Amino acid sequence: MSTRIAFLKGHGTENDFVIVPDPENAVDLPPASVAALCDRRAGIGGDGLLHVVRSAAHPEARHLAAEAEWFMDYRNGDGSVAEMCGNGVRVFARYLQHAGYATEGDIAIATRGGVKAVHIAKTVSGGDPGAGDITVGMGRALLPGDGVTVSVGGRSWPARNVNMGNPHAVAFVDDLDHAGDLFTAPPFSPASVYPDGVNVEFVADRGPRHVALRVHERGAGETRSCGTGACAVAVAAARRDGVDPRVTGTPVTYTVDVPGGTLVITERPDGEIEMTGPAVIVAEGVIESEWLENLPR
Ligand SMILES: N[C@@H](CCC[C@H](N)C(=O)O)C(=O)O
Repeated sequence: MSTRIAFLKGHGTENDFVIVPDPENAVDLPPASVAALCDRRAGIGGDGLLHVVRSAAHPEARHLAAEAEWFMDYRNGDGSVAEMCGNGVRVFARYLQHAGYATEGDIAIATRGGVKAVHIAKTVSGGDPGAGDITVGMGRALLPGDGVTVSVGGRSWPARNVNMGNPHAVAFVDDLDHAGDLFTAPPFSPASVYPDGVNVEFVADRGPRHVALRVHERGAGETRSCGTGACAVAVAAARRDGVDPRVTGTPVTYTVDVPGGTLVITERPDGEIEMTGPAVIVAEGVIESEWLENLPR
């Protein structure tokens, strides 16, 4: 018997997601189904998929159920699993608000990268509902010393290794066009630094504590934004600029322009990073379960 599977479509600074609400974890979503749903021609289309599950109903999140009712089971557009998605957490929170599971204020959301504290700001009457009004506590960045070299089209750059729960290589460039078309993942060496692959950010300066990035995401290709990437970039830029709030005791804020908008990243004296940006629900519908069930596996 076929069942009706609801979906929504949302984005955060144009990093877009298929959202599948599934509180009791009843929908089977093998990698091939996720890739088909995220396909922009034959499916719904998205950089990734947000599987919305009650923590208590998911084996990977059951132990977090007392801290966070909801688990973001995030998948990349190619069907692979990732530890964290910064834009995804904001869109996930917006979905919970949209569905009546959350209200303006604070909510905790479980992810594979731990429980994230999210604040949904009060909507200004008559204001843009997609405005940059969701703040996520993204945790601390790890900066293992081992950097890599990233190459594109005959040019190479040293890149900073930053872990935001998921891996990033941050390369500062004079011109974002030097990153090329980013149709394929930029080669890096040594390969041993990122055995599970990496998200690569190319960063150019725009002004004091203001940078712009382009990103090639692991499992998705070039995207219009990456929240964890923007955090990695802000921390790498701060260290390059000789700024470390853990030493000075003063928070530091970077504005990070992405092709799909702007994210504001603050690192506090305790090393905790906060990201603020928009999240928008754009559509909702029903997946043809017959199509989903009959996909080649
Ligand atoms: N777009 C995301 C990151 C999604 C996961 C990433 N592609 C990975 O494989 O680590 C974000 O906004 O952080």
